[in-house]
Amino acid sequence: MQLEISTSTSVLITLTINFNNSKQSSKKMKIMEAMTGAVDSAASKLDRARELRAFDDTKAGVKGLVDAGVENVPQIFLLPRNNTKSGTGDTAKVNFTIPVIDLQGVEIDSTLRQEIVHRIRHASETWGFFQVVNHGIPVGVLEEMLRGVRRFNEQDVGVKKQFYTRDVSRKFVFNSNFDLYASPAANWRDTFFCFMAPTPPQPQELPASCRDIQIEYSRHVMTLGVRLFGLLSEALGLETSRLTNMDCANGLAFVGHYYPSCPQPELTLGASKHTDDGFLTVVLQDHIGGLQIFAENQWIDVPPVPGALVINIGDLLQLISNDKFKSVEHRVLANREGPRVSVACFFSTALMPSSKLYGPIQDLLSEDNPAKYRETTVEEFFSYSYAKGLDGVSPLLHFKI
Ligand SMILES: O=C(O)CCC(=O)C(=O)O
Ligand SMILES: [Fe+2]
Repeated sequence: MQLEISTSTSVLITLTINFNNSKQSSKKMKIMEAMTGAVDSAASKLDRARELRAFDDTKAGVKGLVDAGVENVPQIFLLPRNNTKSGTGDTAKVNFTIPVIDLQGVEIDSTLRQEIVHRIRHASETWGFFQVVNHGIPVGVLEEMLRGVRRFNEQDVGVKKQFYTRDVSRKFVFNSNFDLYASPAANWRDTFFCFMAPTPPQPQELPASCRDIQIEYSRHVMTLGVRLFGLLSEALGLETSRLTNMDCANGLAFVGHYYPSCPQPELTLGASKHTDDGFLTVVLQDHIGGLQIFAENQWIDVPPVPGALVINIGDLLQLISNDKFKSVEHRVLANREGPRVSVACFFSTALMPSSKLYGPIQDLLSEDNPAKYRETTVEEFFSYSYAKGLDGVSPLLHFKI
């Protein structure tokens, strides 16, 4: 008998199977069914690989799809069925608010500072997230930064394509989904990426559409970072300069996200659930919303607050604080109202080749609180985390004692 298995697309596979007698036929039918399934899945993997390649080759990202008028979210972006946003435990039912902390006067008034340190400690231990206002970065700079990311993404596609690459050794990397070929579902997002410290790129290495504001904004974020690491050190009961002395504020990775409007936002995500792998992240988001954290067994919104910056603890800070501070899972919903724009600045020393070992800070350890992680270099931590992609599994598990 000749069996033709037609897969969901044009791939056609022909198998020849000989049946000897009817007794064996039912057993063989079962084998055939299993083979059909296997062939189907191999063929759909092949299809997916082709679709991913075709999408990547456009170099126009998700925005290119939207500009071309897609009405249905293409297959490669579809969430696995058991992972849709309407699934169990997926919608926020109780109103939790991520703390918004006012930094006004924190360097002047020592009583106020203690109060702020207390709030930062509480937020870092429970939510791993908080927002800050009166953080010292002028609102005009924040607004221009968001406009800069928008200008880059909305410029002539021919100019933008020149920056599209998967070569992460390039100074400025623009692409859609850094883990496009590894993740189970692509995200509805285009992103550019650049290290701004310790060795910033030459201005001419950055796109003209956003270079001035990217340089200015990053300078402000570095200053804010030093202040935040001071407050976080105190929140751990350590001297103010402890975390900066460990080089936590020396490296800055700048990421500009563009989440185009999505025709079927319930079928995909802007960013899959993940934790951030650096020490600390500073996120500037626009007014659209969609950032959520996973806490209390549900997804909780981190609502846009005008003029605020979102601060979250990264994996490396969880590691050196021996789990006192939490690096919490978060994601970004796709949206219909967009485009949504955000900038995430990651404090990490990923670009500074160093044999420096990071493990739980000795002063935080005791007999009752032994080290939970082995020491690692930032390089080892990042290569493990980057290779893994946004698969929803914390890289910290790999370093647990
Ligand atoms: O776009 C956002 O609000 C957050 C992005 C994010 O989580 C990240 O870049 O790690
Ligand atoms: Fe993140």
